[in-house]
Amino acid sequence: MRPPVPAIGVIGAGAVGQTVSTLLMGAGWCRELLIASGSPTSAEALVADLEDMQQVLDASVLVRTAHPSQMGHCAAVVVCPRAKFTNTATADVRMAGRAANAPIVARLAHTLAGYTGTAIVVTNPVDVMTRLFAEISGSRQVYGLGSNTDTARYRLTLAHHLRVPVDAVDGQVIGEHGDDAVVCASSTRVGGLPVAVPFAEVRAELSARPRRINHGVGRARAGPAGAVLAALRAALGLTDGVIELCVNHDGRWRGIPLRFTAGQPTVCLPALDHGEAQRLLNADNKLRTAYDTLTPHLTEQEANPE
Ligand SMILES: NC(=O)c1ccc[n+]([C@@H]2O[C@H](COP(=O)([O-])OP(=O)(O)OC[C@H]3O[C@@H](n4cnc5c(N)ncnc54)[C@H](O)[C@@H]3O)[C@@H](O)[C@H]2O)c1
Repeated sequence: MRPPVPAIGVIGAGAVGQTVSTLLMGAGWCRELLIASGSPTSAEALVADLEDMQQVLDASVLVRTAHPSQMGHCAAVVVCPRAKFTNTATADVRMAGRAANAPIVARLAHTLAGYTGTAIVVTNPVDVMTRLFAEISGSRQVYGLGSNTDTARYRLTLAHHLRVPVDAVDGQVIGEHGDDAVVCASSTRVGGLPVAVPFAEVRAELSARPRRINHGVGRARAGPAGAVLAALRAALGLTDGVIELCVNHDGRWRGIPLRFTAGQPTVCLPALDHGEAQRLLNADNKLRTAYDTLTPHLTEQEANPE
């Protein structure tokens, strides 16, 4: 059977880009994979590695390097570059990449101005970078990835704490993919029943888990790449379901649950209690300030859509 998706572009051939590309090669539902990176050497090396995989598996996916300007025809692009910088932050770790990553994301958004496919932004701080990419490119289907992984980590933590199977846990984390993420405890259900959420344990694990992964294997890759594939499948209409992604929701860019039906998203925000609503407002304000103060990190050309 002919793969349903013609082409997908992956921009950034690091830990996330490599894992996303490997998963896409294995999944076999796109015909062509286009790879761009910060250096021709890394893009070419990833393509060579993927070609080996393609031959060994007799996979049908073709892979080649391409400049982002050659990705306009792709059904989707995955935006996962990272600038070279040393992150010394001990709190708000993702936000620390703002100044370094913003010019790269802004330049890519200019390159892909008017893009009509689906863009999945991964680069941190993801909620800010998603908005930056969307506003400069003018692209209408831009989704940021983060709350979905937070939600997965929340469910795993709760299941472990309560000694229940993770399938029994239904609950979400929304807002910022960062220190001000909002745990939707009041709507969380375990086996269909409300539950006392151990906030301190959940918050500690949401912050410690990525650090442990980074410490042990260099960078988080499998979880985020899996989330990229889930987002692509939903946004490209290959599967229906709910996934937490960063979008422009009433003028605020934040992670929220979206129900995808045949590729069309509908917001399905859980009911929030007063404290959760306040925390979401705080996260919105923090993200807005982070966005509004990006300008000093961008040249005039990078900042302004043409
Ligand atoms: N949102 C999430 O849930 C999530 C999860 C994991 C990682 N991330 C973020 O994703 C980004 C990538 O992470 P990583 O671990 O793959 O980083 P990495 O350092 O392993 O790789 C970064 C890649 O970006 C490339 N690059 C640099 N400048 C580029 C440019 N101008 N154009 C194209 N490519 C360029 C580099 O050559 C490198 O291949 C980081 O910002 C990271 O914090 C987000």
